[in-house]
Amino acid sequence: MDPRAAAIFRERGIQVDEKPGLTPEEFKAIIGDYDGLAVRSSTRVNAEAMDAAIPRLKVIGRAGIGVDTIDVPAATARGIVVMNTPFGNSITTAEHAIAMLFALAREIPAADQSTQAGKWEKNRFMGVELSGKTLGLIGCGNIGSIVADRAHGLKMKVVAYDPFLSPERALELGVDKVELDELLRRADFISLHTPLTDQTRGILSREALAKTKPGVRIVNCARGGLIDEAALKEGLESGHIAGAALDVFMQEPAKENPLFGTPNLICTPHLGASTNEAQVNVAIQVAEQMADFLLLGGITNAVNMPSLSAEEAPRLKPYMALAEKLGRLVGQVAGADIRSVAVEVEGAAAELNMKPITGAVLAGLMGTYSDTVNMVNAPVYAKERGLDVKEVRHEREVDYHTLVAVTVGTAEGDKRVAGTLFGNRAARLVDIFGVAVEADLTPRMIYIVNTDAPGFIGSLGTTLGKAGVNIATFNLGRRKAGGEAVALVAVDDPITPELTEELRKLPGVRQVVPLTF
Ligand SMILES: NC(=O)C1=CN([C@@H]2O[C@H](COP(=O)(O)OP(=O)(O)OC[C@H]3O[C@@H](n4cnc5c(N)ncnc54)[C@H](O)[C@@H]3O)[C@@H](O)[C@H]2O)C=CC1
Ligand SMILES: O=C(O)CCC(=O)C(=O)O
Repeated sequence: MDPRAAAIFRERGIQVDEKPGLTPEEFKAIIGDYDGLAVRSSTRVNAEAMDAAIPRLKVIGRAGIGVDTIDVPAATARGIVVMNTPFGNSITTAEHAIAMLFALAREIPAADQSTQAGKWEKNRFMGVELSGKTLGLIGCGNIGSIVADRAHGLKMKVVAYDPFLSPERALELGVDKVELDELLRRADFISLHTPLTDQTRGILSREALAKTKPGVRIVNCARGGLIDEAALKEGLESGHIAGAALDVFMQEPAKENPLFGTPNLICTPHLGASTNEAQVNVAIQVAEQMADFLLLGGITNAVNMPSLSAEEAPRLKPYMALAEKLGRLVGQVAGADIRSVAVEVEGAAAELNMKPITGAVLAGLMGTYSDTVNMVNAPVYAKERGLDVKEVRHEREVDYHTLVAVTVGTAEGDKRVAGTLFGNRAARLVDIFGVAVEADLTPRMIYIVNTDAPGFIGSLGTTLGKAGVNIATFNLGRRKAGGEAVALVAVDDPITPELTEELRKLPGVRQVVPLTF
């Protein structure tokens, strides 16, 4: 990685160790001491590596685009953010693809070798022009679009197969959006620019290659698994495929490959992103993004979390703390049978990016069931549990300048808690299941529902006192005089299961839940 990455981390006060070439064992032995891991494409980060890295590792930064070398679902499940740098090397990679087109069209590597061997084989190397030919792009995102632009400059006609390319964008790029079969039938040159996913793996399969135009030339500067290498070899040997230029291979590093030595094959060792400019770009970007996350909570270009700019992060931080506490409160009190969650924001909160607030509610709520939940994996846990999550932004006039409310749907009906920020900083609960209260949510609390009756507070205080539990603050609310009342008691000492049982036996008590925040 370009040394500028390390320089940026250091400038921002983050200690950096550069450890190229570690064995998996060496890696696992040390990775537990780091908050962040920055990698290029040759470092594979699998679930086992992550297990050695948690609980400390918070972020993996990929100085590049493809994250197929990182087990993203495993990172998400372990609460680790994965970030990439989606634009820093795209021009460079597109230029490599164009260089490969020229190299194929004019057989430059073979001509170079022959010339330097003193053969002067002027008649052997008869090329083809790019001008007027049809280029088929499989994948037309950032890199594919740049390739299309450059190909237009070379007077090529460009067709693209990309299910996610909108007709408007295709028009803007001047490419014909076509189905894969049509592309295979029409293209004189094919260039691949998709990520490697379950849908794209083997997209140029044996069957697909058989449908290509005789004499087609193929460029792959995306990922190795996209082409069936054995079928490509046969196509090159039979002459149906006039040439192939590969920067990427099914197995990398590709020190041996059955394709090597096949006629009209050009290979480079995954050099797509290897220019000074691209490496400086991605190194700077990955270091800035990781530092923003580790120091400020800003999230840019994460592939497993919504974005949160470094400017927004400080404003959202107190809201996320409030949201997490509300989620935790409702998770502890409402029981396990939660089927849906609605997060509502009103007043100043309604002007903010809601995703991190919802993420924090889910982290608090799901954190009731698992110690390893955080903002990254909470939405996945929620989905796995079949929770229906809804976000509501109210524009109405409200009593509080800012309000976050969480309603959970349970078998016994909806249950809602709401909180505000006091002085724009401190989280304060203002409503618990329809009872107005004013309570700070402190590390140890007890939630008690009882029938409003004289003498209850005295007996509660006496029981806690006898158990050696000091009361820090006491907050009360009730639906009506003599009706259901709620007490939120902040305490300095732990509440044991025995004490909880004793409290449940006090006259008029309906529910006791020890809470932790
Ligand atoms: N050789 C090298 O050194 C480099 C290789 N790459 C590879 O290039 C790939 C593309 O990069 P970008 O253009 O920046 O990504 P991108 O995300 O901007 O574009 C990928 C495009 O592929 C399309 N796509 C997804 N599934 C598809 C499918 N089943 N069929 C057809 N199209 C599909 C998407 O809709 C998207 O438009 C990266 O994922 C990476 O693997 C990237 C940089 C350097
Ligand atoms: O880091 C590299 O050189 C590989 C770049 C790449 O493949 C990517 O960014 O996806």
